[in-house]
Amino acid sequence: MSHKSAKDFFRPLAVGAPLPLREIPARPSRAIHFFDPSNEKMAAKIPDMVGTVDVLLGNLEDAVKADNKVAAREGLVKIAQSTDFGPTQLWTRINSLDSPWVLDDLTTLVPAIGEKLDVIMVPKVQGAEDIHYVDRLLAQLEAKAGISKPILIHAILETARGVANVEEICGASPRMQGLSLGPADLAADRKMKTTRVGGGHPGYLVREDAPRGEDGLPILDAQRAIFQQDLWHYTIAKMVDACATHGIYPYYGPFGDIKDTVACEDQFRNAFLLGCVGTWSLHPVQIKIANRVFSPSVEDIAHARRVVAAMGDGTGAVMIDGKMEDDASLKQCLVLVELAEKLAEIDPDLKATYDAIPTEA
Ligand SMILES: CC(=O)SCCNC(=O)CCNC(=O)[C@H](O)C(C)(C)COP(=O)(O)OP(=O)(O)OC[C@H]1O[C@@H](n2cnc3c(N)ncnc32)[C@H](O)[C@@H]1OP(=O)(O)O
Ligand SMILES: O=CC(=O)O
Ligand SMILES: [Mg+2]
Repeated sequence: MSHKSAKDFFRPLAVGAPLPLREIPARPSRAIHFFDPSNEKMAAKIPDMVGTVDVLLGNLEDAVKADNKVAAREGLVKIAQSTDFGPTQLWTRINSLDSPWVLDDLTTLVPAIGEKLDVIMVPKVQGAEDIHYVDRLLAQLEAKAGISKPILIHAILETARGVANVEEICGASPRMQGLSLGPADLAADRKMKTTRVGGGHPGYLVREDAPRGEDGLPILDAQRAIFQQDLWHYTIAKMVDACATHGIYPYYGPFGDIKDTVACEDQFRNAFLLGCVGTWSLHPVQIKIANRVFSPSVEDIAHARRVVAAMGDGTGAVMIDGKMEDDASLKQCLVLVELAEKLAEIDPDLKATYDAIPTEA
């Protein structure tokens, strides 16, 4: 595979296109809330959701009926033009690169609302070649429309080949903002034997050892604990490593069992603990869950601040509550403290909560 030379990596791909960013801004994006701009009832709610969610995403791809693709695109243009998004980011998910709609998606959206669009989510990305295609086209469209800042690209990891190529996808362009797991399409592409949109599966489990009878054989009808396993652990961990390596951001994706808010919270928390910065929200009920889960807890911030205070210049080792803390645990604490500070800048309730944490000796 040929790579661009280092000196060319940050050059615009079209004369007149904005300079690529050298660092991807760490803007809070705990929930990327999906809406169908062709659904009038849903679309009408969007202006009032500004400020309640970190990212609003006008979805043009799966979950939008084929007959509504043009209406969704036009609906998104209308909403974007007539709404002041304030602190909330505006993203879109375009149709897949092999679809009959994607070219019109890009050539319509960039001139019409390119100044307002922060990130374009590209589905079913297979390899660096898909990112290169969108990268060049965006540069041409930005140059033609006189857009002042580069629109970033977010890829969905939802094909087996995409997972195999995750490193090259992350490093394909300075526009790469992050990756989301797409468990539904990925399951289909891998021929996993599931029928769900994200989450676990009761059949994917580990069972406690059987007690043995006097004859030494397992007692098969004995009660045994079972532990459901996480179908997505491998892919999320691989995605997190690839994103961290390339200085971009990993996200969980959709959780389709909307009514099971408890399991949704578990799935989101697993992703948060593994390193993801956010997740998708498909229904308003999931925004609160995501905002809660992807914000460090009061207990973690209280502990992290104690470690930071106790560690002085950041070297050496100290004992806190019977546990050894050193440079490495300090770095973990700083991840949480810095995230809390970033979130507090845009979330006054959270700021008040963190400010109220007492300083312990
Ligand atoms: C595998 C993937 O690609 S996942 C990504 C693609 N999928 C999506 O984007 C799905 C987006 N979400 C949805 O389409 C819907 O939320 C559904 C179909 C899951 C459920 O919709 P409903 O059955 O209408 O949900 P429900 O009745 O609970 O809705 C309650 C209210 O919230 C509104 N609402 C539902 N979802 C959303 C949303 N995503 N954004 C804004 N408002 C919404 C409804 O319009 C409804 O409004 P009303 O009270 O004025 O009637
Ligand atoms: O697009 C998301 C998925 O899970 O598929
Ligand atoms: Mg998908």
